[in-house]
Amino acid sequence: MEISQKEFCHRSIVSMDDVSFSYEHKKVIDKLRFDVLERDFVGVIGSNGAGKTTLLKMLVGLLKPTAGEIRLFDRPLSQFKDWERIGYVPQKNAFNPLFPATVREIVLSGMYTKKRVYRRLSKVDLQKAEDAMLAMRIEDLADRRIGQLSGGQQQRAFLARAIVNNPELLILDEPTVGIDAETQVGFFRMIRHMHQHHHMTFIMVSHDMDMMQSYLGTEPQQVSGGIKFYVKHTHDPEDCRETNLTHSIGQIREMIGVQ
Ligand SMILES: Nc1ncnc2c1ncn2[C@@H]1O[C@H](COP(=O)(O)OP(=O)(O)OP(=O)(O)O)[C@@H](O)[C@H]1O
Repeated sequence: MEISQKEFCHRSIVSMDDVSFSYEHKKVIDKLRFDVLERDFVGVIGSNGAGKTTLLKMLVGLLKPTAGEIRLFDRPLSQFKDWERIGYVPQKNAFNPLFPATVREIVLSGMYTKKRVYRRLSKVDLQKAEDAMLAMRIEDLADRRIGQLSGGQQQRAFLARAIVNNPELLILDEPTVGIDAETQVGFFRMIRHMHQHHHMTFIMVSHDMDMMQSYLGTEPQQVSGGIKFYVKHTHDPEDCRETNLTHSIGQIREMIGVQ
């Protein structure tokens, strides 16, 4: 059967079927049904403690649902092995300034998945890390220790790490916390560009209602417990074209705008 351009653009990236989660006896997520399709930008909004981080942790396999099923790229999560297809930036936590890794090492560590942990890094891998740092405008910080950087610079390093494999799905947990307003604007411009021109699907938790609603609209597609899902699709057939991260690094750099 011929797959139409439209269907190709709407492949299932994440599906949650009656997913529940409890910490001991405290139920945090209750029978959540939600699907993320290719090229969706899903904004996840909710009050403190609503379960947003818990949800993202389930999606990347750090927590196991108490009930229900999660599928990633149409495979049950328990059988899913292609973790390089997913980039994840967890919620920012205070970095120990003595942590010895450099920015380049942090970015390169994104190359290691369970599958490839013993593989030597190739020249191509090293170049990908340089490209990701260029895209985030942190190439000048490559040899600096991560613990010595500002919060915003650290976030960019972790974002570079998340995109180093040119993932199809980027999962971001409050990526702009601790970043100044001007850098935030550049950051949102950049992820919008990645959504529209780099064939990426996004799931992003944020408390920044203004930014989320300006891109995703004011009406949530779904409300589940204390969590609201705002979704923007890019449906134009031309958006289905494969692009790669490196081809327009200049554009991404312009998008960020500020250093
Ligand atoms: N490891 C844990 N053990 C027990 N309870 C937890 C644990 N982690 C989170 N919780 C509780 O689960 C609920 C959901 O937490 P979660 O971090 O998912 O919320 P959130 O929506 O991401 O909140 P925030 O906006 O503050 O980041 C909260 O009530 C929290 O206290």
